[in-house]
Amino acid sequence: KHLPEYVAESANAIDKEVETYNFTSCQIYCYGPLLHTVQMAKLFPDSKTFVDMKLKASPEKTMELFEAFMASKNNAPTNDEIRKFVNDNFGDKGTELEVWSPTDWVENPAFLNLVNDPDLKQWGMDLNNIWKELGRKMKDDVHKNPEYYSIIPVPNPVIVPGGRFIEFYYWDSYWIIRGLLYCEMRNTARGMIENLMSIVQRIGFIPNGGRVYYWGRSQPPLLAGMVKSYVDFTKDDRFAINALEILEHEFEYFINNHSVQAKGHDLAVYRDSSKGPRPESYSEDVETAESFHTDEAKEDHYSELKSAAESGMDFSSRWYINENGTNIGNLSDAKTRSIVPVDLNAILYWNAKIIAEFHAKAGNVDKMAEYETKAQKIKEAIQAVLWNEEAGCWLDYDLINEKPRDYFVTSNLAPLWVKAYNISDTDKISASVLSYIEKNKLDTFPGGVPNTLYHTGEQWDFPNVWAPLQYIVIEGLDNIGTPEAQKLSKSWGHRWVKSNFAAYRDSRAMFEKYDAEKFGGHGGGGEYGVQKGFGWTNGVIIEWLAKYGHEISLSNTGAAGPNSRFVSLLGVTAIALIGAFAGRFIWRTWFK
Ligand SMILES: OC[C@H]1O[C@H](O[C@H]2O[C@H](CO)[C@@H](O)[C@H](O)[C@H]2O)[C@H](O)[C@@H](O)[C@@H]1O
Repeated sequence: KHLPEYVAESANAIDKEVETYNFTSCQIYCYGPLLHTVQMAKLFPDSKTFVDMKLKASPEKTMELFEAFMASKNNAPTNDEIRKFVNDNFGDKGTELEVWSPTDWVENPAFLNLVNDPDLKQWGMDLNNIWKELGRKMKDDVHKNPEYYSIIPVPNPVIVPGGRFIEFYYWDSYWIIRGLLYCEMRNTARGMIENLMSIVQRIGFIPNGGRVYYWGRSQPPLLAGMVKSYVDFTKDDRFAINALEILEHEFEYFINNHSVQAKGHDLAVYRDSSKGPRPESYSEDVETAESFHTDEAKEDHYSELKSAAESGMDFSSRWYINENGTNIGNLSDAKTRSIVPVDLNAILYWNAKIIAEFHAKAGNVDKMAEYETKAQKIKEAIQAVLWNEEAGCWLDYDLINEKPRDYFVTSNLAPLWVKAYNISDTDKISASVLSYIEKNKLDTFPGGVPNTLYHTGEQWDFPNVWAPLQYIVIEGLDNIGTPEAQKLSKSWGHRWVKSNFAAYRDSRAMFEKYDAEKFGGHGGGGEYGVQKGFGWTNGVIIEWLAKYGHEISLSNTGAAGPNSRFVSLLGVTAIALIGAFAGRFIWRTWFK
């Protein structure tokens, strides 16, 4: 059976690098003929299932068995034969993990005292309970025999997003950790941060998620933000100082591996460094690559898709550049590596600022100045290339057509969140951004600010709304500090809490994404069904219950308790009955 060139090629090219990371199991889970054969047989409804299964023998032995199996089937096994091979050689997915109840969990964290409405308070308690369902610990065997698994061993237990996501995810962890801190689970939060730091020490950067098959891509670099959150909560400056070496390393990794030149400035793009289709969505990627006719073009397409996954926004029209230079299109128009993203550069600016702040804590003035200078350079580049005077907002920049991309995406507002602008321009920026929001009618959606305004069916497009970006936008408007921006921020914050509550009240679930068009509606689209759990959603709500809980009341909002609709129905029926009786009485008394 003909295997595409990239299967063999990627195995050779990547092996050397992976060896240094000691991900021996990559030959099974990241690339190569076994992965190709099994994933193209589409044995499971969700392609991620296979790459999360445990090996029964070592990777080398499994490859030997696979080669013998293929030879015995003339390199053309049927799907049933492939299924049997998988059953014989792999164990169930997820068996490497145990559900773990966090040891620092407390029943009534103090943030609950800040919540007035009894239904919201109960919800806060429910969310605090959900941490126990999302806790996972690796079994000892993972540490003893890591090559039998796709999971990346880490020393401490983690809180996972939930649903199909049973391992840590890099940027999700930022909002999870903040939620844990509000729930007073400092040890769990610190353990998760230390896991990520240990990964930087071992492999140089933090992959997209805790599996070897994510090894060629990262996610928005929020480790420094996590350490800062921990230190702001605990005042543990020593932790900040000890983290410095790793934070600098991660920052330099991002800059060195993602940099581009735009209008004479150094900026960063999302850019994956592996080969082949995404292992966890292998056949899906092979199928979208069918419209490309050479191995090279297919390989480029895979890179664009994995780079989009690195952005965390997989997938979205945000990454499309069609031949006319617009965002109209589909996945085959993904050109992620040619789009300078506002959020990534704002986050890198924030990284440099945090590192400078921690050096100041350590009393290291030279290093502080060095990182302040790096931050200022990124800020200048953001101002020169990404700020758009006409639009009144920051816009992603298209390197192919050398022009700004004037499409709304929530991440356009990311600089507000991390203050990546000249503070002396605050009033002007606030006014511009507010009119940008009005022009794009962003205040008209009952279920939150949609990620984009273009409906493509991809999960990071209209009408989906995601907690992390809702957080970035709403906290950004609060951070800029003008009364008008703060007013809008508060109204959107309240709306998000009430809308998430309505969804929870109706389904008893917290969702990965929501629906901008429906108050209380969950999101959909993309390549897998909407997931429940859900780490970052819960983290954002817990933080906002602490922030707004004293002033939100559910009465008269449509988000009141489970019986609100029933109560209103009862009310209408009662008024109708009273009206009917009164009518009859008047009729009898006056007209008969
Ligand atoms: O399997 C498909 C994709 O799934 C992940 O992406 C989505 O879930 C992540 C966990 O919540 C989240 O971090 C990401 O923003 C979501 O789009 C995974 O991260 C992708 O790499 C993967 O291809």
